[in-house]
Amino acid sequence: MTSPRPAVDVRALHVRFGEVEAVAGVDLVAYAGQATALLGRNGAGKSTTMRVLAGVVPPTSGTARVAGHDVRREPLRVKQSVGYCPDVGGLVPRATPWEHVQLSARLRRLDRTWRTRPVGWEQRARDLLERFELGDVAHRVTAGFSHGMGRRLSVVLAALHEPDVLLLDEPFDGVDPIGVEATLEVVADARARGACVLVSTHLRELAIEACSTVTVLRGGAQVATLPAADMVGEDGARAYRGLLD
Ligand SMILES: Nc1ncnc2c1ncn2[C@@H]1O[C@H](COP(=O)(O)OP(=O)(O)OP(=O)(O)O)[C@@H](O)[C@H]1O
Repeated sequence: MTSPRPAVDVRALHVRFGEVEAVAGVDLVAYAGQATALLGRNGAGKSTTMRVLAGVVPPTSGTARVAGHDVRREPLRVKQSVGYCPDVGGLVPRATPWEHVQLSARLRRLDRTWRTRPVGWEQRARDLLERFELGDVAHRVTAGFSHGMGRRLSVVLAALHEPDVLLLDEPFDGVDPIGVEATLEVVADARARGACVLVSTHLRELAIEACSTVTVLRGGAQVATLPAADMVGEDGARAYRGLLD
């Protein structure tokens, strides 16, 4: 039997911005139905790695394939395959959450591709907004949103079209317990339908709750990939600290 093709396949990834080597040798393989956490301190290279996987930043060297597509040669295909919650930005201040989901649905032609599904994209969007307690503000412009509300909407937009690869960069940052719970549900649902999920965070406890595998980055380089279970409890916290120093 041949082994399944990875949904995310990163080899010797390097990303340089002028003098700064943001990513300096990351290898990452992740499969459908699996959730992987990217853990590490500020500036470790997590967001840059996620941007490469989202098709937003090209690698300086090395390769990255997402859903079978090479990020350098097929960035559009990559963008079509992923749902990406960036660490910052991505929202239009003068648009409401409902206008954001409408725009996303139009860009991805969900009215056509979701026509034969038992639940249409509008119902899914409404359900997601309710789950993230954004139903009451669905028609309010996002300019006045708190940081946590913006984070929650960004997760909704990443998950809306049920992408093959779900990339959540700091989805828990400044988010209240209801939002954390809803995000954990989104990750679990995505895994259950066979998506590959990557979650970038510096919150060890939430990483191990959401994910089965953890990759730790330090100074742009990968220092360990291990089962999330190895990071649990006080021993896990000690092991994690040891990897950060
Ligand atoms: N566009 C850019 N131009 C110059 N340097 C950059 C750029 N993007 C990232 N960097 C640098 O690359 C390094 C890695 O940044 P990155 O945002 O990937 O880290 P991170 O692990 O996501 O950090 P955090 O947890 O603070 O979000 C940092 O030193 C950062 O300053």
